[in-house]
Amino acid sequence: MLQKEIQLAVEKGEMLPLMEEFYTIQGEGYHTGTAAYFIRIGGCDVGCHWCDVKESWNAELHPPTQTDVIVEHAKAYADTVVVTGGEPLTWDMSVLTQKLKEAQLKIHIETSGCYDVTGQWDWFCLSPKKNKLPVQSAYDMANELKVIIYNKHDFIFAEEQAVKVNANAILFLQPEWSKKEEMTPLIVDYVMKNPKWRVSLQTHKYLNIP
Ligand SMILES: C[S@@+](CC[C@H](N)C(=O)[O-])C[C@H]1O[C@@H](n2cnc3c(N)ncnc32)[C@H](O)[C@@H]1O
Ligand SMILES: Nc1nc2[nH]cc(C(=O)O)c2c(=O)[nH]1
Ligand code: SF4
Ligand SMILES: [Mg+2]
Repeated sequence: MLQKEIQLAVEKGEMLPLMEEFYTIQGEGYHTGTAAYFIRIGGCDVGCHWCDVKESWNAELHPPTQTDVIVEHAKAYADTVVVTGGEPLTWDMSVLTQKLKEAQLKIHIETSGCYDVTGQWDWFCLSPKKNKLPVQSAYDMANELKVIIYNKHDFIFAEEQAVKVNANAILFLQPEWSKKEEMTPLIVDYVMKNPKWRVSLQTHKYLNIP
């Protein structure tokens, strides 16, 4: 394809900059412990200083890939797909999720929610970031709210976000990985005092799996 055609296909969401895809166990949040095929889409300009996939940020490093190809791979593995990134909502997710749906896959997303929501989602995990807050539709749609705790102020941020999210969203506090020794005990204490919250750990990192 010509460069211009590729650019157009990416704009329409027919192609997406694919960083990696892997079959693993969902490590975080509500679906922890369940098998899923992860699709990691490149491109993110949110800039979290503790982000654990900074290699994803520059979309130009990740080859534009036909959504048909992504779906073919996914359906060979699991009945659930997790679309993550990077920030997947940088791109139009309509075509990808339509095709995943036609393949009868359950479709989950991991997102900061800072851009308009495109696509159809069976499970919407919203992980809001201070430097680029979610759009209203992301708060309305969230099935789970997963706030990363890097320091004590993040508990205040978590409560501010819990007020904005819809009433059915399940609330999680997850320690930032490099601060986990310090923050996990504070989270445990906080959840016992404020039981509307649950603990989420990055269990895949303890298990040494992707
Ligand atoms: C890498 S992000 C990609 C999806 C999307 N950009 C987002 O932030 O939700 C996937 C998940 O990992 C979390 N995360 C990223 N870096 C982390 C870290 N160092 N410690 C704990 N969680 C982290 C994010 O908050 C998000 O819930
Ligand atoms: N096993 C595993 N579970 C995850 N849950 C969310 C992840 C992500 O990076 O979005 C992730 C990941 O990278 N690996
Ligand atoms: S929004 Fe997600 S991918 Fe982007 S920098 Fe933050 S944690 Fe990383
Ligand atoms: Mg991860």
